[in-house]
Amino acid sequence: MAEQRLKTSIAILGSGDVGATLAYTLLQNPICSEVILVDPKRELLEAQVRDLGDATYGGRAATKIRAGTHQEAGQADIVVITAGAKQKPDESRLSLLRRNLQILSSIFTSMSPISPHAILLLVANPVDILTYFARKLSGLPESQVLGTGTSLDSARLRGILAQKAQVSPSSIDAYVLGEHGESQFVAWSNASIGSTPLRLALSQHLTDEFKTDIETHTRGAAGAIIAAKGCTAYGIGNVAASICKYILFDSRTVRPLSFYQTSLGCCLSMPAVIGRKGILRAMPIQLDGDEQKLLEVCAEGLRAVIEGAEKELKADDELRHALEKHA
Ligand SMILES: NC(=O)C1=CN([C@@H]2O[C@H](COP(=O)(O)OP(=O)(O)OC[C@H]3O[C@@H](n4cnc5c(N)ncnc54)[C@H](O)[C@@H]3O)[C@@H](O)[C@H]2O)C=CC1
Ligand SMILES: CC(=O)C(=O)O
Repeated sequence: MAEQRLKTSIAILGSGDVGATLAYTLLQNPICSEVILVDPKRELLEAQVRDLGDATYGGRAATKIRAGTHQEAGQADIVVITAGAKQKPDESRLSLLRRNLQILSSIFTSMSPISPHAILLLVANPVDILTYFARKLSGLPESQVLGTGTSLDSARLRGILAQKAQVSPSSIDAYVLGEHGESQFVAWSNASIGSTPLRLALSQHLTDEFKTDIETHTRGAAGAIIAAKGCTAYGIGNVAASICKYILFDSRTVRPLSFYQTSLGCCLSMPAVIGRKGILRAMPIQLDGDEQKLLEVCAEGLRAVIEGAEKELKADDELRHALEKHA
């Protein structure tokens, strides 16, 4: 493991709120030898690297931080893409698509040729749609391209349920699945505390009203934080750093992550086993009838967005060529 740490690098594209917070989290909990930050805003990038560097002089300094180019990022073990516009208060994640797809395409052009071993972790929104297009733009095997998806929503869900049940969040096994966005849903039928099904562990609470309240809270959590402070960063920084650790340590942890669902024709979050080669396999989950319908509605919505984007892309020569390169 020590050998592995000496040789590993994580590139973070975008040194804004999310990229810098992820970098800080990786410096505080070292899992790789080097973090490379990349951003076309040179002044911001250099300031972030200096500021983050100041956090490494306390003695541990197991991970170094430096500014880098897109070309260098393309050779890293993990490439985390936080580059892109963020939502304004009351804006949906999907409204970012056009701008962030352009940025995504330019990133792959600048990184080319990307290492065939790189694992791509998409964070920028709308994360499920960008994960779908990153598969096409990168030319990497499907298993090596994943998005943080509903990992953050699931962490938020665990937090609320833990408070209700008065147990540690780590004892809660409950997933938000589907889109990291409006059509997400909670897989209540599979939720448990320890090995006790949630319907037994929280028997007095688990009414339809209680579930709806929690779903509304989970779905709206980002909007409320963005309205007050302009971004969300700590939660996603922690989630993305954990995913990087599962990859580099080949930990084979099960998490809800966004990856290509062959039967649904889009990327969305379902439970997956994650390790050194990315998504090692999907972990089957038995949804109840209502949840299955919600999954299908969610996939239908995402497919419609993809189809709309693909039509627009046909009118955009640069993007069309980028996508056709690996078709
Ligand atoms: N998936 C999730 O759960 C979450 C996703 N996000 C998303 O992450 C993205 C970033 O959010 P923030 O960091 O708050 O935004 P930000 O605006 O603070 O930072 C974005 C950075 O990307 C940079 N950038 C633009 N083009 C680039 C390129 N070609 N290469 C490298 N960097 C480039 C910009 O210069 C900027 O510094 C947004 O799309 C936001 O919606 C944010 C929180 C949670
Ligand atoms: C911004 C965002 O996607 C989130 O915090 O969930």
